[in-house]
Amino acid sequence: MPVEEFVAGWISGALGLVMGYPFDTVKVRLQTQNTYRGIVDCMVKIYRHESIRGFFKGMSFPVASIAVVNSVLFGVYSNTLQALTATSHQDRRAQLPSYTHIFIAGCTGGFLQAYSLAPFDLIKVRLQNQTESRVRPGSPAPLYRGPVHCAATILREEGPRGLFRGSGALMLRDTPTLGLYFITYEALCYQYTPAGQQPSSATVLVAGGFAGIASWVTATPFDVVKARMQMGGVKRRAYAGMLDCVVTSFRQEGLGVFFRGFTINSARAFPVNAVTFLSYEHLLRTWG
Ligand SMILES: C[N+](C)(C)CCCC[C@H](N)C(=O)O
Repeated sequence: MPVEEFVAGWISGALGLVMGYPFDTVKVRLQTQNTYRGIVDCMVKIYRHESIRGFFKGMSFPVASIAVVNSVLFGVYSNTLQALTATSHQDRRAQLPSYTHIFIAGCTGGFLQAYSLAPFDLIKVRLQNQTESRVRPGSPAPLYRGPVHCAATILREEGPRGLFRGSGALMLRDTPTLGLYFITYEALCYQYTPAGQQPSSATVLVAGGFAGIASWVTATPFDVVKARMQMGGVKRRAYAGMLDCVVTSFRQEGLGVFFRGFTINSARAFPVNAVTFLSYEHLLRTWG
């Protein structure tokens, strides 16, 4: 089993993650709190109350953990495709595998990444949602002091299953949309690369960027449900299940609630995934 895909997936995931982190914090806040009027208002308030550090709350932890999850995604995708088509990463450039195979491999990667991501993503969302200012003396102490304290508190107060809150919604968010992610990426690379050659850096950047947008646009409704379920049990009552979350959110806030974070998800997706795919391809080429 080729392991370089896992390593390349990890490094490229870390680079993409840092690139998109400030967007991600704004998104999580907009999806789960009702105090902001929009993207700009949210950014201004974060900056005023929490300084630039507010945008990077809880980042060290995702860099070490969520980046590893990206390695699960890319490693499983590539190895599943290899098992299905008997071609390696390099051969696939000459002969594009069928879209069905790409989709199946992407969904498999997406499904497995969702479960490895669940506890880490939950901790990230909880930390990002702490609005207390660390720079102002005298302001109330946040509920969680950091990732380890957050994990320990959840385990104590909500049990081990608490760490997997929202994981069903996360799985529904990631499985089909990561199939779509790889289809978009491979199809665009294939389209704009002369037969038999490797795609240029510009092609990889653009194809990666659009792959990110395509998958985030389709993932947003489940992303909202997931974030709300993950926050359940903190300050508000926990939802009884995914359906309860969908119905309650819809009744109280209308259909638009499922598209919260849509603009920011799409804006974040381009640079993050352009950088992810470029570094991924580059690393594999250097090693291969
Ligand atoms: C499937 N869904 C769109 C939800 C996630 C796609 C993940 C791709 C990349 N790690 C990123 O953070 O953009």
